[in-house]
Amino acid sequence: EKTKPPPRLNETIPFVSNLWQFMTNKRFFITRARTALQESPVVRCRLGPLDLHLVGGGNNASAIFRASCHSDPWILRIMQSAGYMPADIATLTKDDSGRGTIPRPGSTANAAGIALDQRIWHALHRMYDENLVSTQSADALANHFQTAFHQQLVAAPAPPPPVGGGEEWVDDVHIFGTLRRTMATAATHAVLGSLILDVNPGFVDAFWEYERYVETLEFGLPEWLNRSAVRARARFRDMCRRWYEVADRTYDWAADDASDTNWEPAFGSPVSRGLARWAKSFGFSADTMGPLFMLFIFGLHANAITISTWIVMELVKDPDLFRAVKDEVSRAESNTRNDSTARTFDHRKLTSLPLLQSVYTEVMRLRVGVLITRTSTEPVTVAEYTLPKGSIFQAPTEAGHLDEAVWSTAEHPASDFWAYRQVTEKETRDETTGQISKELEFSFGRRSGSWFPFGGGLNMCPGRNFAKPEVFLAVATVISNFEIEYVAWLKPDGSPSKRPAQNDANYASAVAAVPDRELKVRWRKIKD
Ligand code: HEM
Repeated sequence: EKTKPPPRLNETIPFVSNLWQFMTNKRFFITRARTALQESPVVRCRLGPLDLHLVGGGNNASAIFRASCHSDPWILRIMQSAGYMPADIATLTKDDSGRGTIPRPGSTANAAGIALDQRIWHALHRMYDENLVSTQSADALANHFQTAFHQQLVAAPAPPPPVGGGEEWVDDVHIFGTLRRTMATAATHAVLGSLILDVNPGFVDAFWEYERYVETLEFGLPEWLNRSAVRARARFRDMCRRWYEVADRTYDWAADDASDTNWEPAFGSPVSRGLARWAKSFGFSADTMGPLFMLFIFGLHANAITISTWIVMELVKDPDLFRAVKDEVSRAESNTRNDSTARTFDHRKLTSLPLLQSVYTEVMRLRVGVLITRTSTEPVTVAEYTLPKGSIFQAPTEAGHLDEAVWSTAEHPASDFWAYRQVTEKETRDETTGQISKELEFSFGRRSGSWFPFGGGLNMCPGRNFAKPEVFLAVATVISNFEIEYVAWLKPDGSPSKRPAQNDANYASAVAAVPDRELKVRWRKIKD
């Protein structure tokens, strides 16, 4: 039995400097935390008024993914700062029974025997499981996304070629900008329907305006310090609210059937109707619907599009890798082409390709940086420390994702992008011909516990099963429908940069780091 408390992250000015550093330079703070976590599996740290326990990767992080640790108090804070009405926050706060099927021991629901469908967190969790996590729903969303993305990116007419210029080449393609516009439009269409885009001209631009401020807004800086952030959020939230009101009036709720899996224009997919139904059934006010959908749309777009961009950037940087992945994805082309020139994919085959999976794992490992935060409702043992009920834990994904002991190979330290890190070469012998062929095989091996870009446990990202095919489809569509030539890396002011993109330290991103350089290419559609 250990009674000694975990060591503390030292502070130059006690009680103040860690918070200050966290707010002004989150990456640097996390690097310090990660270094301290190499020495001890748990490190105490005071962040302003909060007493936190930082937790390292591997088995230590999985200790906080158990059902007795949850992030609902943190999610409530985000909901509140996004603008949920106080009465609806109170409804959520009142239910202390958690997301699991079995109410938390000692909770009110447990004592009073409250029915499952009246437990608001559990109802949300089950709604996500049915309409977003399930294979059937992730499949439907992926298929719809592919069609819509194709229309945005490939079927859309190219600008007319310059007079006498190289026909069909589009010369000024900005990869990040293009994916932000086309993927956000397509994923919005697939998940939330077409009405939201129709009633809100400039919806996608307004989203990205808001997105860059989400992290700062969460700190609740005084509004006068943060005026443009508050304005950007209000503008996007109003768009969500305006759409919701029209959708709610248009959609035939009376004919609505909870098992309905079809897409329709007003709400789009079942998860979007499910969210609305969940909120209505707990009596949420109309004013909460704007912030509710605003946060959901943030979860939908903020990371998947950035991750897809990083993958395309890695491929363009390395022509051999580009060719290898392009070859590989051709094995996942679907038989039916939706027009004579278009390449479309079977997303299940696509997401099981070894090399592309390895690239995806690697990009997520290096580009996702999030502090997975949990509060314990029971005493929790992490490594040799047993910490009391009510402890706050933060596991920085970096502590797992950049652990040299787990990830490095003789030639490729954990800090490097190495496309082939997660594949092994397997020899197979053809029974009849006796010929030996080599094939790549994807495997996490013992590394899986140190990779948690989606978090874990009951609070794990409910979008994970759609995010993966979405990213793979976006990358495959880009690299197989266009012939792409590298032109330049661009600084934010549009001038050329001598180096490729790195994580943007000035962009307060909640999960996936944002590239600080744009990639400019020229491309033309491949016809055959
Ligand atoms: C590469 C893409 C993505 C990454 C890296 C990512 C990552 C995360 C992480 C780390 C969390 C917190 C998990 C925890 O605390 O354990 C989260 C929560 C969430 N994500 Fe994702 N996500 C991605 C894509 C998506 C997509 C496509 C959707 C929607 C379809 C989505 C919807 C959500 C929602 C709604 C939550 C909050 C759930 C709650 O109520 O607790 N995410 N995501």
